[in-house]
Amino acid sequence: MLCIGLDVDLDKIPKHLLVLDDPIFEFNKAIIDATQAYCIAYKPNIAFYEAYGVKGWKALKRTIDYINDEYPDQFTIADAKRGDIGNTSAMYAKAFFEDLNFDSITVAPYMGKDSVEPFLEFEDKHTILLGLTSNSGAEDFQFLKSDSDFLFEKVLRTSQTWKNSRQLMYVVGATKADYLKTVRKLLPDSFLLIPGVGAQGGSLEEVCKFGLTGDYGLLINSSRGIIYASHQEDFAEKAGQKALDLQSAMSKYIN
Ligand SMILES: O=c1ccn([C@@H]2O[C@H](COP(=O)(O)O)[C@@H](O)[C@H]2O)c(=O)[nH]1
Repeated sequence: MLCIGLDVDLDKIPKHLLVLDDPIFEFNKAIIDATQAYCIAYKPNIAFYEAYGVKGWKALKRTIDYINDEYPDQFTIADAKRGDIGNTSAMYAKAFFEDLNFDSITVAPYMGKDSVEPFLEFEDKHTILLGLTSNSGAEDFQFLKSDSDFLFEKVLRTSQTWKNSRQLMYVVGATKADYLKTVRKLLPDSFLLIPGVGAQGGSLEEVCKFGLTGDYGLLINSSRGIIYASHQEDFAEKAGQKALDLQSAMSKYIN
């Protein structure tokens, strides 16, 4: 169930990599090689690449190509949180699904059906809708009541009526594990992407207790907790160890 977040910050990676031509890619490559045996997905958060301009975008492209070429069974998630009027969303979908060849993308549901459908038109790809996010600001809007539903419940319920909704997955933060029972009532079979264990303090035990289905149905993400396990030359080895530890902890909840 482990998904590893590739959120590369040049201020946090080991200093010896900074002299290389493409330190972001070299860091990712070493992390991927050391962790791929323990995870089923990689999630680069696009902000961490956009922040470095052309250099960052090139490193993102090299990273996704590397995963697709070397480890084609790994599921890839562009954590881009896009969504706009239809023709603009269609361009986002083209960028992430066709040009970069990600398997999936995170999308914000705020602009509604026509902003999400262009992503769903790619029938061999997945759209991961922000359901209930892990941050404290989730309280501002996602828990507002609409009829008897919280707004986030309305998003889950309504999105299931959209064309090609079988391709939808949902983000539910590990810090909101209390609500996973409610989420599972609405979405008994959907895959959930769960960020927020580790650095944000979400409980793996609660996530597994309330979120697991017969097919497991969870992708549990950790970014900083794995990729910055060490800031020294042994960073990849230490990341591999952290990934193994988390995978072993998860396996205790699987029959
Ligand atoms: O609700 C959300 C949605 C996305 N994220 C993203 O997941 C990772 C979490 O990183 P950690 O270092 O493991 O905390 C990061 O890319 C977030 O932007 C989220 O945390 N919560």
